[in-house]
Parts: sequence; C-alpha cells; structure tokens
Amino acid sequence: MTNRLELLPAVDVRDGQAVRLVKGASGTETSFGEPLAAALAWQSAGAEWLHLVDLDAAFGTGSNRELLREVTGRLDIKVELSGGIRDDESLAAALATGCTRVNLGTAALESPEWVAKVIAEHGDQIAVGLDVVGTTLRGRGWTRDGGQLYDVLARLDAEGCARYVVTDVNRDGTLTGPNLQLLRDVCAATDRPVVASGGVSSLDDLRAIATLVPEGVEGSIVGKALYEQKFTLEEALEAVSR
Ligand SMILES: O=C(O)c1ccccc1N[C@@H]1O[C@H](COP(=O)(O)O)[C@@H](O)[C@H]1O
Repeated sequence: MTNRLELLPAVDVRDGQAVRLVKGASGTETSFGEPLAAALAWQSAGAEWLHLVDLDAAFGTGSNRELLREVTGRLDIKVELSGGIRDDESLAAALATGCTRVNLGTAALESPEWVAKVIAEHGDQIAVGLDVVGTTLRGRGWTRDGGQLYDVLARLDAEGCARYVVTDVNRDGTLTGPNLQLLRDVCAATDRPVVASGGVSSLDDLRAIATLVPEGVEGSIVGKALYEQKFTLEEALEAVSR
C-alpha cells in the first residue's frame, strides 16, 4: 500500500454525457459534456487513475459500453470501471477494455456465488463497491436495499476480495464533506485497502481523508468538487503529496 493518498477523478456517464448526480438519484443530473474530454483533461492534469462509471448500466436504463471502451482505450492512466458489471458477459466486456480493475456493486449483493468465483479468478482486478446509507447497502442504481455493510464485508473478506470502494450515498454529489467515521469503521473491520467516495468538497477534505492512509484508506474518488472547480486536480494532487 502506498503512503500517499491516491486520487481518482470520476467520470460518470449517462446518455453519452459526463454527469454528476446528487446522492446518486436519477433525474438530478448536471451535465459536464463529453466523457472523453473530461477524462483526457484529468489525465493531462496528472491523474494516475480514472473512476469511470456507466450510470445507465447501473440504473438499468441502457448502456454506454462502447463509449466507455473508447475512453478507456484512449487513456494511458489506470481505469477503475463500474456500473452494470453483474455477470460473465459484462465482466468480460469490462476487462476487455484494458481497464486496471472493475468495481462490482449490485452483483456483490444479489449474486454472491458469482462474485466469489470472479474474485477467485481475477483477484486484484476485482473491487467491490460498498454503497451505503447508514450501514445498509444499496444496489440497482442505489435504489434497493441489499443487506448489512459489516455482514457483507465479512463475507467478501473471507472470499478474498482485494479492495473496497466505500460510498456514503447521502454525501455523494453534495459537497458536504466525506464521512470520515464510516471510513474509519470500515478500515477497522477489514485489512483490505479502502477507496473513499462521496462528499469531497475541499482540499481540507482530501487532507482529512489522507490522515486515514495509515488506517487503510488507499485512495479517494473526487467528482463534483472538480467539475465545479472548488479546486484543480493539480492542487488536489499537491495537497495529498505530503
Ligand atoms: O456513482 C454514482 O453516482 C452512482 C449512482 C447511482 C448508482 C451507481 C453509481 N455508481 C457506481 O455504480 C456502481 C454500481 O453499479 P452496479 O450496481 O454494479 O451495476 C457503484 O459501485 C458505483 O461505482
């Protein structure tokens, strides 16, 4: 595990456009243009990772698969791909993009045997997104309850899951700050690295998440704060570099 917090700028795609949602709710989209332009901008600004999400696939309203494949293929940086990866076919298509890893959400709640199988087959290429309201997990575009955080975490740990992406749904897209206590609690419950997601609004928020690196936080997804120019990616990378 690195000592420096990794930053993963997010490009969430709905209907072919880069968007940000509020608390993951469909219908709250603000559009930020072409996904490829956004991804290339974060790469040029020094990003080492991109968190790339097919929101239509997550909500079950369609697919941006070809677009995400093109975006991933045009980048030199590492890509974490998510949204709608729920079976062998969608996983094979996701991995064939050349992404570094995929992030499974709904499947980890609804298809535990399949997830155990793909963790065993693909190891570090599989992360699981733990998207929570309180300690209740949410799936299917964050519209459906899917079990208790610490029960599912214990099961996935036992199956060898390599890493978790932990999102406080009620903070996501709100610019209200990360849920540091949730991150601490998850880190205390697992020895696997955790990627923080949801709520980042300022450089101080990133510095606060960076203090949790010794506890097991490996990275942080940054979305709306970058698109709304609360700070630049260059400033964010500098803020977590020491
Ligand atoms: O990122 C979001 O804003 C988001 C909002 C609503 C649903 C999902 C969202 N994000 C990503 O989608 C995966 C889950 O997809 P699936 O359940 O596996 O189809 C989740 O981990 C987030 O990365």
